[in-house]
Amino acid sequence: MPSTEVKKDRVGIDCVHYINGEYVHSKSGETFENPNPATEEILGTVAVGGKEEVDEAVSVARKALKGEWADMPSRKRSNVIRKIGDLILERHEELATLESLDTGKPLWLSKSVDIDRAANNFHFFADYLTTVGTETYQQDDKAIHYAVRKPTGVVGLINPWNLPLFLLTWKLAPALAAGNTVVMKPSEVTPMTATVLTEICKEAGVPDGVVNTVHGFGETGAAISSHEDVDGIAFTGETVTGTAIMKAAAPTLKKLSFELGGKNPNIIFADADLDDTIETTIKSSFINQGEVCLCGSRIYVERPIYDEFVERLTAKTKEMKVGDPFEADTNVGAMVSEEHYNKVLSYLDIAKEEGGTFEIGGKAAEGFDKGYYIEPTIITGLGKDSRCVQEEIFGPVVNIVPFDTEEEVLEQVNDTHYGLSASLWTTDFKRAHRVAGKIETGMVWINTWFLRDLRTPFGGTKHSGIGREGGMHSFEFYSELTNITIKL
Ligand SMILES: NC(=O)c1ccc[n+]([C@@H]2O[C@H](COP(=O)([O-])OP(=O)(O)OC[C@H]3O[C@@H](n4cnc5c(N)ncnc54)[C@H](O)[C@@H]3O)[C@@H](O)[C@H]2O)c1
Ligand SMILES: O=C/C=C/C=C(\O)C(=O)O
Repeated sequence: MPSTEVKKDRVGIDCVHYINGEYVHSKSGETFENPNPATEEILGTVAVGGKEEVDEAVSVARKALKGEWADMPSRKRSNVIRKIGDLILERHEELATLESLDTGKPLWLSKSVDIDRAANNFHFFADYLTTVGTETYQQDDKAIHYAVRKPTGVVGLINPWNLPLFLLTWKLAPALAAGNTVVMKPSEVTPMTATVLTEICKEAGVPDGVVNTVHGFGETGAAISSHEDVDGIAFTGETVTGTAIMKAAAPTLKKLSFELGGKNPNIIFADADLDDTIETTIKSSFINQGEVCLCGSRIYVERPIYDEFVERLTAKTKEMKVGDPFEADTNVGAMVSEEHYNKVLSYLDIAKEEGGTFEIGGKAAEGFDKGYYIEPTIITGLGKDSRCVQEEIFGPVVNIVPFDTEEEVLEQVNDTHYGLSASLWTTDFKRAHRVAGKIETGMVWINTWFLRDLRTPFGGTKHSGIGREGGMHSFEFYSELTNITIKL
């Protein structure tokens, strides 16, 4: 059993697998070290799960689909799920600390976004499950047709590092609500909060075998994706990983839910409320070090306000503090890993080569002996085919472009393989509605960004995803319908 007590000196935890209600090491004994990206200190070790651990986890998850979990009345299952949310709130400080140690994100952000939302994911689906219904049709005097809902089965949940507990629980809560059993694979970069979560699940009354975690790298995820006894994979991560998972899952025809990368546009018309726009654009550009799939990294500004917008956004960016995630006034923490830090810096070199101008930033932040800090960066002057405009950087880097007409901006906005989200700014609601309908993304926010209601369809089009999460949409993925017809 790992110690999940977070020490005052901010030491992390060792992460081992959780299978059939027990914390277990890998049979191979293989582990790797988990570094704190803000200090480069080692937070603990992480077990590497192989085929043996995945097989064991899938086998116990399959068995747990029957018996206590299947027989649990929905009201009781709802109470267990609600209790997980309650216990997350009880351990709020500890979980937020672990999340910031693992990711490098500011502690205030872990508290106000990641951990609050993780609890809310369980509270929301605890309520949702008690109201969800199915279809019934009466066909004249011939027949009655009705559908009954069953769990999808054993579901693999494969997760990224940017919002570790938030995104893992966004899958786990509906999976449990619909009666599934799961094998989770947290990101190897951020394994700590997932390790604590299973302890919480046990305390809340989730029967052994229902929730299992196997740690490891991509190979561990691949072993889950290709496993013949796994019925579905819910994956959030890079588009190219989604392609690999789809291939691995094809021979066993699994159900797939994909939340993938983005290259999201912000479109700002000259009539927008500029104070409001700038304030939100700072968030959509740099919150969580720009490591949010929804961050707006391509900013299109109508020409009459272009100069003023660039000047004001740059001035606001200058006020941002890059620093220790545990200092209350830090706006931008450390990038999540050395590898990702180098990737983002390589795009800043590409921007230079492609003739871009850095209005601010453009390099590693100064004054840090250790850790992976990058200055919030605003680029102008890049062409539409620039790699920095077309490829997902996933860092505190945005590109601003002027536009003259609606048609022109829509052409540029849609000129991408990605299709996750967009943020559109105008006080003309006819235009807002018209333009929003022509943007090729799964979500459009008008005069706001990342404003969430957990009932709404969340997800991307094109290379940004397959399927939607949220309310009924999550339930559709995590359940199978059997239609029953009674001849009258
Ligand atoms: N659309 C969304 O809702 C959303 C949300 C958050 C992040 N993202 C995307 O996630 C990416 C950042 O996260 P990341 O770098 O952790 O993504 P990633 O694809 O590198 O890794 C995600 C997970 O997949 C696992 N994995 C890697 N190779 C695998 C394979 N071959 N088979 C099975 N599993 C494998 C990893 O170990 C990890 O657990 C960005 O592209 C971002 O846009 C999307
Ligand atoms: O980084 C990606 C953010 C994803 C957010 C959600 O999945 C959500 O708000 O439900």
